[in-house]
Amino acid sequence: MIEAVGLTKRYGDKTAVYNLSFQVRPGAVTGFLGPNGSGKSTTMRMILGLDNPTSGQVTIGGYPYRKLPNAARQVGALLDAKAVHGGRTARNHLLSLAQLSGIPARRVDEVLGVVGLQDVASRRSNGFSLGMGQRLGIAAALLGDPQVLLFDEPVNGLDPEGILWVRNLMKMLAAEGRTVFVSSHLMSEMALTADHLIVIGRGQLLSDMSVRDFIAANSAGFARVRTPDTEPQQREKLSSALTEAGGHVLPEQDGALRVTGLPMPRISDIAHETDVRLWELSPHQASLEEAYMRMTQGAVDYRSTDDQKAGLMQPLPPGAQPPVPVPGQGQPGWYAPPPPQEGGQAFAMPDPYGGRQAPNPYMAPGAPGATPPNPYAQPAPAAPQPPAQPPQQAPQAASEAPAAPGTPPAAADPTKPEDVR
Ligand SMILES: Nc1ncnc2c1ncn2[C@@H]1O[C@H](COP(=O)(O)OP(=O)(O)OP(=O)(O)O)[C@@H](O)[C@H]1O
Repeated sequence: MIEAVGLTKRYGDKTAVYNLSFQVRPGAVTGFLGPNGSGKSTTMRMILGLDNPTSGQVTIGGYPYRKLPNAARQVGALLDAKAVHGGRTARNHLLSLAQLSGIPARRVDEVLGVVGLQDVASRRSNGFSLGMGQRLGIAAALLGDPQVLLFDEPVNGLDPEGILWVRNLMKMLAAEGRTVFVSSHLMSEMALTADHLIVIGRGQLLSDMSVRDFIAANSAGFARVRTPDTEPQQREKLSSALTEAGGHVLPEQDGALRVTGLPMPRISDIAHETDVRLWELSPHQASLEEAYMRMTQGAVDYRSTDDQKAGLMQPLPPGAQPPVPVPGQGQPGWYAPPPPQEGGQAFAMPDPYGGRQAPNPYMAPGAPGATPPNPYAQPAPAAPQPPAQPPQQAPQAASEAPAAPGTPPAAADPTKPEDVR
């Protein structure tokens, strides 16, 4: 298990990571999400002992990386696939890594086979494509047959077959009980690969929950309602009636209406009462991408001036009032239906909290109701902050401690080196 407690990193005036506390548990793929520059790579570098925290700490199996016995066999990582001596062949690159870590040479050909580079093993890596370089980086991460794996954007540059392969590899590694921590900007891929998500924005924790809970907590269900395209007055009539009945009605780009705040049977009844024919009345649940965009929209540092978020956020119709904004979040002039805990659910959606109020995903790990401290507004304290939000699971340092030499690995795994069994 990886555990960060009050992790903070400053580069001069720049606070890259602030008071981050989380756990990454074995047996699951944990996605690490955040906008560009939010601190994901910095966090991964601190996990791997490549950068020192300004305050706080991060451990793997209870040890800081640099104190981990035989770290190369405990932890494998892909941080920067280009960080390779380009003049070396793929095999020699892996061989040199293996020799440095006391990993048997035969393991090199095993991992070359696992990542599909066996036929180009004798080629110099400076002639590799982006995707081939990614595969070589993944091979290096697997070399020591580690229990803990970190991958920074592993599918970057991979073709669809390669993306599917990485997805299956991550799931397989997690199914073997390993800790798999993977950053990505590809939401559709994360939705298919990850079990759990840790989301950060401007270096601070925004969310730590399962993919399913994340979507449920950050997206409101809505109904798409469509009246006959040939009769625009019907649309206006229905829109007024739904608004009068307490619904939130927004036009979709294709002419349909997006309705929140009213259950589907009520929408149907209102259409019937106002004598409006419907061509469509369908329930919708936001995707992980939409939920993610909602959560991080206030924590994006780099945004195109031309960004309309077409299809994800709807511009406010003239005269319409936006919902009450979450403090510090949201873009003026843009509206997406409020998350369930704020605006109520239009339909019966999965309720991961059993009727209790969902935790506020915008809340930093602080006292209940506390506003996240903003390192951009005020200087952060020099001393590490104790994590005000206790870890959801007790540390498992003992069970996660580095394996004793000779610990037999699971059987029938092509990624296992024979010599370490
Ligand atoms: N060595 C450094 N010196 C100064 N600032 C740095 C350094 N490394 C990172 N930063 C800054 O810290 C912030 C976080 O960067 P980081 O690379 O961790 O973000 P990221 O979430 O990995 O971004 P991306 O998704 O674009 O890869 C950025 O503002 C970055 O400019």
